[in-house]
This record gives sequence, structure tokens and C-alpha cells, in this order.
Amino acid sequence: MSPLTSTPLVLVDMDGVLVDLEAAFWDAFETAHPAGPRRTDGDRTVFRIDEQLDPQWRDAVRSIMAAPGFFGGLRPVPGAVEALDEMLDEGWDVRICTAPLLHNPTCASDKLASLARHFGQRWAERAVITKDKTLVRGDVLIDDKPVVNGDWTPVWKHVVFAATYNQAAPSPYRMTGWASWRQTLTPLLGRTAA
Ligand SMILES: O=c1ccn([C@@H]2O[C@H](COP(=O)(O)O)[C@@H](O)[C@H]2O)c(=O)[nH]1
Ligand SMILES: [Mg+2]
Repeated sequence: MSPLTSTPLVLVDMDGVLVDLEAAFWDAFETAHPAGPRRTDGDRTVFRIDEQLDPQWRDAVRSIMAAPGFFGGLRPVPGAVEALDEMLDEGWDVRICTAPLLHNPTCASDKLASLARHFGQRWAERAVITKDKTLVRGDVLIDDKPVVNGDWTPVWKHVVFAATYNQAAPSPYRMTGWASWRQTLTPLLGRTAA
């Protein structure tokens, strides 16, 4: 809890949690490389798409993700818009906590624009964009990355937003989708939203 209030502080990741990076990537990749691998070839088992595919495709993956505007085209994950608004309107303090892809020159600004467009301006104003999420205080961080590390010991608990590539994540806290945010967060934060 915050030292100034008893309001729980919930940090929420973007890619793979609020917005669908996987779908946007494969739409662009399959258009650019019609003879290449397909999304339907199999579920992702590692966090980074470029590490999932044969090395011959790594530059192609990187080039899709580095394209200016790519991060502005990601669509919201089902239930995410409603869940964020419910959490905030019902009393949680909620902040977006997202990492920029530094070799995409418009990634950070596209993420802010995407939040404003799909989630509402108040969510762009609640964004923290950082390469090191361990620097950010909070009670929980909802994130699809199997291990979220950085230079500091985090003060938050990592709630793993379930995906095929994070089945072996070491954190014991797991959320299977936005429909279950209350059941997942309430036991961790000690009370229901106000
Ligand atoms: O295949 C991938 C998937 C993600 N990334 C980058 O990792 C970070 C994750 O951002 P979050 O908002 O913290 O989820 C972001 O920079 C992605 O673009 C990647 O490089 N490759
Ligand atoms: Mg993510």
C-alpha cells in the first residue's frame, strides 16, 4: 500500500496485456512475407517472437516491430478497456507500466496515443514508460513477461497475465484474463475495490 493512503496501487503492462501485440505482428508479418511462417504454425513458447522463429526470420521480425506506427496499430485485448475503467472507478489506483521498444522511433509516442484512443485520455495520463519496471513502486504488476527484472528488487508482486509463453513463470500469482481481475487481485491486495 502507499504510505500516504491505503489505496492499492496496481501497475498494468501494455503489450500482451492491454493490447494485442501478437495479432498486430502476425497481420503485418503475413502480409509482408506470404511464403514465410504463419501464426497458425504453433503457439508461442518463448516471450520474444524473434526468438521463436527460425533465425533466418529474425531481421524480418525486427523490421516489422521497428516500423514507425506499429505500436499505434495494436488493438485492445478483450475486456481490458472495461476492466481498467472498473478498477479505477471503483477505487483502485491504477497506472500503466510499459516498456518501449527503443529501436522503434515512434514506440513511446504511439503507446501514449494508443492509450488515449482506445482507453481514454485519462489512461495516457496514467502511463509510465520505462525499460526498468523495478524502479516503479506498486502493490502488484500485471505483466505477461515470464520474469520482469531490472536493477532493483521490485516492491510489487508480479501477477502473470497468462499466455502460452509464460506457463513456467516463477511467480505464484496468475490472471487468466480480464474477466477474472477481481478474483485475482482482491486476495492479493487485502480488500475489494472501494
Ligand atoms: O516478441 C516480442 C515481444 C515484445 N517485445 C518488446 O518487449 C517490450 C514489452 O513491452 P511491455 O509493454 O512491457 O509488454 C516491448 O518493448 C515490446 O516491443 C519484443 O521486442 N519482442
Ligand atoms: Mg507485455
